[in-house]
Amino acid sequence: MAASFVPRAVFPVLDSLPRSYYLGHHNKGLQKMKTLLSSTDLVIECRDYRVPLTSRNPLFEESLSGRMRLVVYTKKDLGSAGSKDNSGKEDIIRKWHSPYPVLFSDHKSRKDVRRLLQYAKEFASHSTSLTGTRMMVVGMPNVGKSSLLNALRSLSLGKKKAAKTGDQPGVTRSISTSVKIIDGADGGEGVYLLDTPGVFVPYVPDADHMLKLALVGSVKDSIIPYTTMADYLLYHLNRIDPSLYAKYHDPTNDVASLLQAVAYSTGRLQKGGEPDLDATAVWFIQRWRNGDFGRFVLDDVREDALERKKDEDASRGMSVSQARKAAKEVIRARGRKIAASNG
Ligand SMILES: Nc1nc2c(ncn2[C@@H]2O[C@H](COP(=O)(O)OP(=O)(O)OP(=O)(O)O)[C@@H](O)[C@H]2O)c(=O)[nH]1
Repeated sequence: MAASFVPRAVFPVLDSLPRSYYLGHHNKGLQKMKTLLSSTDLVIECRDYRVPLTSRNPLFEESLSGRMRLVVYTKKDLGSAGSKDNSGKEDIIRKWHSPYPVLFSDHKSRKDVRRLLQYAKEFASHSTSLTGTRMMVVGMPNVGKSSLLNALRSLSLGKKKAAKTGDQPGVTRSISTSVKIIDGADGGEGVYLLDTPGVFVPYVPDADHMLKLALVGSVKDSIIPYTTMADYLLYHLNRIDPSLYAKYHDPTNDVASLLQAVAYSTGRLQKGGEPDLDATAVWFIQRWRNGDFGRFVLDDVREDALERKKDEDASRGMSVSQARKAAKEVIRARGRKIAASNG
């Protein structure tokens, strides 16, 4: 690292960013989940390993309480789970959720999926239901709920994909029928899992939270300018280790300069040879999401952080209808932007 390089201590405040992405199908899905709660034995709440705090959704606390819950931190492979640094974080996260159990998973790891299956089997073995054990997977958009369902079903029953997955949020838009993930023993009914649409938080307190959720893919990419997201990623890369992008540029806080260098190096050029900064920003972000520019946790995980976050959420409490209004404004603004760019 160049001796003179000083990474930014804070990311500039961007008041113009949207603070909500709570869409109609999120609300509809949540209402349906509530009606299904009485016939659900276990709620499996998925959270993204890279944002254990920012992904806290007060709507789930409010709507799904009173049911036994298993918390699964997905995409642990992208947060470098297993490193010494993270084992302390995982202990803190477990404490946050106590008495609920917590598992950390990578959907491609047979060991992790097997551990989840073991938990589900053990849970089901205490059930007396004649219609099988009913589980429901919930979580923020794009956190990996459908992938988890597919992985459980594939490992347990050797069956093909039952739920559609994708790298943008909102692939699952409604609740369909539950899918068997474990055969019943001695002719019993087994375990069924219900996939649900991702539900975004009603209101995001500040731009930093919104950028984190956008970076991990909970918000559709077109909502926040690509270069702003790339700049926010650069801010984190510099915080962790600027050599993560050493192939393209010396340590820098100037995202345009980095994107230009990447554009020339990867051939992302417009007609006339000018670097295509938007296309390069998308590529840069996608590569990070694939784990190619470092794997790390974006939130600051400390013992008291969850309590502080809860206080923050409570003090900024926003009703669902206010959240929907804010979300409609985001959609209208997006429409205006598209109309303006179409001339
Ligand atoms: N690296 C990694 N990627 C994952 C993992 N789990 C899911 N993904 C990827 O994350 C993306 C989103 O997965 P989905 O299963 O569609 O997410 P979802 O929560 O069902 O999304 P919604 O439809 O928005 O509710 C896909 O590209 C998956 O391949 C994981 O453990 N590790």
